[in-house]
Amino acid sequence: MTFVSTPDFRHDTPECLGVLLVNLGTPDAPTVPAVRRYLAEFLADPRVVELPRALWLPILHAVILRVRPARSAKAYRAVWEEDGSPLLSIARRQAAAVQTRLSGRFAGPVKVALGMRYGNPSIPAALAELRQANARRVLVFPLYPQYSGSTTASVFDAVTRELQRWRWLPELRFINHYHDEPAYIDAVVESIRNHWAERGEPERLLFSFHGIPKDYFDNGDPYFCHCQKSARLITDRLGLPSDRWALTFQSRVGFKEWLKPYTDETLKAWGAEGVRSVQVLSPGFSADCLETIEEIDEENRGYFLGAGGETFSYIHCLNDNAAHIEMLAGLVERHSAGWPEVTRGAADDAALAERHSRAVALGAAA
Ligand SMILES: C=CC1=C(C)c2cc3[nH]c(cc4nc(cc5[nH]c(cc1n2)c(C)c5CCC(=O)O)C(CCC(=O)O)=C4C)c(C)c3C=C
Ligand SMILES: [Fe+2]
Ligand SMILES: [Fe+2]
Repeated sequence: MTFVSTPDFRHDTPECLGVLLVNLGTPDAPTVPAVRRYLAEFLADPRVVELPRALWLPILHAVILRVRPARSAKAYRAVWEEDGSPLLSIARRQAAAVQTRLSGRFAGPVKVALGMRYGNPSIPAALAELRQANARRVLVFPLYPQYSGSTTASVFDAVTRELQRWRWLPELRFINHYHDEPAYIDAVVESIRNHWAERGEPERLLFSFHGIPKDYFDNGDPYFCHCQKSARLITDRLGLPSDRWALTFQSRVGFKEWLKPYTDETLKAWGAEGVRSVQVLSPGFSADCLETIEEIDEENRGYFLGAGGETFSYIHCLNDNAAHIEMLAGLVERHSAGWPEVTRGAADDAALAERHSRAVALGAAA
């Protein structure tokens, strides 16, 4: 085993706070080979598909990766933009905005890096960027408001797997979830109110979260409960009675039972029942992506209107809107509180300056 060498401690370079923002990831291109590469990495993750490897990997390679990439690539082509996959371009804008927002809020320098759990930029590449910046303290921030083993825990696996190769580890903290964070609830409420100011209130508001297999929930994954709590806090703030909103789960894959009720079935039933107007939001995604732009705003819009509904609108994810960025920056600040040389304050600043001048003097004497 050779360990990744870490730069020597540079006493004249301040230690930096590293912030690693992580989202799911997306293919490098909307082509069948690129989508196959991405799905091969994604669907081989034991956190995502909890089947015995000896059973699942042959099925994945012999069946799924021969069939699904063509279908998924077609969907990706429908959402692809000039600067690539929406998930990645939004994540890059979020990372740049959080970096700007954080500058000057800490005693020392801060470096924000973006890593994708699957595909590029990879988590090892993002950690290498933080290492180059002399980040001796790293806050890992998965951009999933609701915790799930299949997403949040998988980020932890990838980060710690990479760090197993490092000689000199940084100090590490990990944000677990923010589904009930007041600033997150406020940001979503504000985005709904802004949408209502333009389009008016719908007859029904639908919260559509990405699903997970039901047995993950039966075995203790808190995701279902986190989704319910986020939606309850948001609708309480809106003062929306329970007959005007619902929570459903989308994006199921395979033949297992997933969390219910399903988004597609609910929208078809509402259309058929005579519900005329619906607005849908997906506050479990921090950025718009294939699952919102194509699956909600295209496919599910079609189900509702096809079943008899009259108006459908989709309320965008928080993306890089100002309230979202401020919320993310605020969470970084809170979760790095108490870290020596990181938290801002006159006493910290003075202590830091003193430590640096002593370190430089010691270096010069040696
Ligand atoms: C097969 C199991 C899957 C589980 C479990 C799962 C959980 C899960 N996923 C997200 C967020 C996203 N998923 C996205 C795409 C996507 N998800 C799966 C499968 C599972 N997800 C697949 C196969 C795909 C790829 C697209 C397809 O082939 O249909 C995305 C979008 C990525 C993009 O490029 O835009 C996101 C985001 C969450 C939050 C979650 C559990 C809570
Ligand atoms: Fe997914
Ligand atoms: Fe989907």
